[in-house]
Amino acid sequence: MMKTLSEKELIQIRRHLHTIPELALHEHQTHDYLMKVIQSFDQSHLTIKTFQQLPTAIMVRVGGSNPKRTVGYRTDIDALPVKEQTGLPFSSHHQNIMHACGHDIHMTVALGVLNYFSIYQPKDNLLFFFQPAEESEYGGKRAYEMGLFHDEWKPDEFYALHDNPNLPAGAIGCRMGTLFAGTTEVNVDLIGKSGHAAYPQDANDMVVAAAEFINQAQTIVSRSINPIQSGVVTFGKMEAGTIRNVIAGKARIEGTIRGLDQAMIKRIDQRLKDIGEGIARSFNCQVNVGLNQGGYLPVQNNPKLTKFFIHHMQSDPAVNFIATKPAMTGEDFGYLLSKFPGTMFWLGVNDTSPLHSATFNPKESAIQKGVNAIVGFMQDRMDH
Ligand SMILES: CC(=O)N[C@@H](CCC[C@H](N)C(=O)O)C(=O)O
Repeated sequence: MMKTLSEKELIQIRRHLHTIPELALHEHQTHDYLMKVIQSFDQSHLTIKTFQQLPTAIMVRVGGSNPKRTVGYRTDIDALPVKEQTGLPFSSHHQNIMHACGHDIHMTVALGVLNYFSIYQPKDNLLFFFQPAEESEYGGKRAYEMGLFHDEWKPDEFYALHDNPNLPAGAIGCRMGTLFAGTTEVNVDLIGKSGHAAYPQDANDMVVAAAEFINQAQTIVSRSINPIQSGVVTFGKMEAGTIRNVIAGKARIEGTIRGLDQAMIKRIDQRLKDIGEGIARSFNCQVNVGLNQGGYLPVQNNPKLTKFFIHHMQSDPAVNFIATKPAMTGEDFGYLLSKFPGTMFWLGVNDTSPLHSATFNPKESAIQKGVNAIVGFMQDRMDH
């Protein structure tokens, strides 16, 4: 019988994945490395599937010994356009791309769980989904709409984790109900007229119009939503102009809005459209407000399965379970949970740098603890 991957081997895998981060839908090197690792496992009960229409995705089915159901487990595999500044010896080899959201940890934990069940055959069938494009391009929704989950490739229930630097390494966090917000990606294009910096009367300056749009959008959360509820409006990217002495005739702002339910998201979406119309009128320019929710629905945990999950984690003496509050992070697992019942949860990785930062450096001791907690949960689930 093969031996399960040791903690040291898991850490080596994570470090290699950390060196090869790739952006949404371009995770080719990651895909090839994952395939290599998965193919090194005992294949007796495994079936591996790849997809022409979503080429970086991988699904692995573990055939159960006496299956009553198919238990799904998803990991995301993409990274972010962030220039790493951790100074780690295994820093990103890809310029300006980094696993700044910990998907390298997510993938390693999934591999650890898959590796365990490749050796110790589960009772139920298991379905592991290595999903491209979580940070953008909504890979979960794409996979669903492409019909990837069908027949024996359809999970009866679905689980996934996200790492959390604010929780102790290896702790499991979860809650009943909404875990994460829904999000809408916002792209605002402002089109005016460029001209000489010295003759503003002959131009229509989109830097000023964009600044006004951003300022007005900041009043949405403070003035347009119930203070008891929560909403976020963040613009993370802005582009305008070419040189200091040419008035910019175009500007583009990219951002994200978040709310814990769909009504809040719709409300903020509508206010952004209204503000865009107002800016267009007052600056006599064109303002196109593009809003795309993609698959980033609020992450709603299934009541029955989440109750079981939390009860299990609380009862396992090896698990440090922490009840958490809803978070404004988004996740396209929200879309998959709108199609299949399941639970999303946090894995603590204890870091002072937040998610999406260039210095994010999750504690690797979380990996083995995460694997153990999930294996324990799945075994318990398969006994019920
Ligand atoms: C866990 C996490 O950080 N997820 C991302 C998801 C991005 C959603 C979408 N692309 C958007 O920008 O709205 C997050 O930023 O929360």
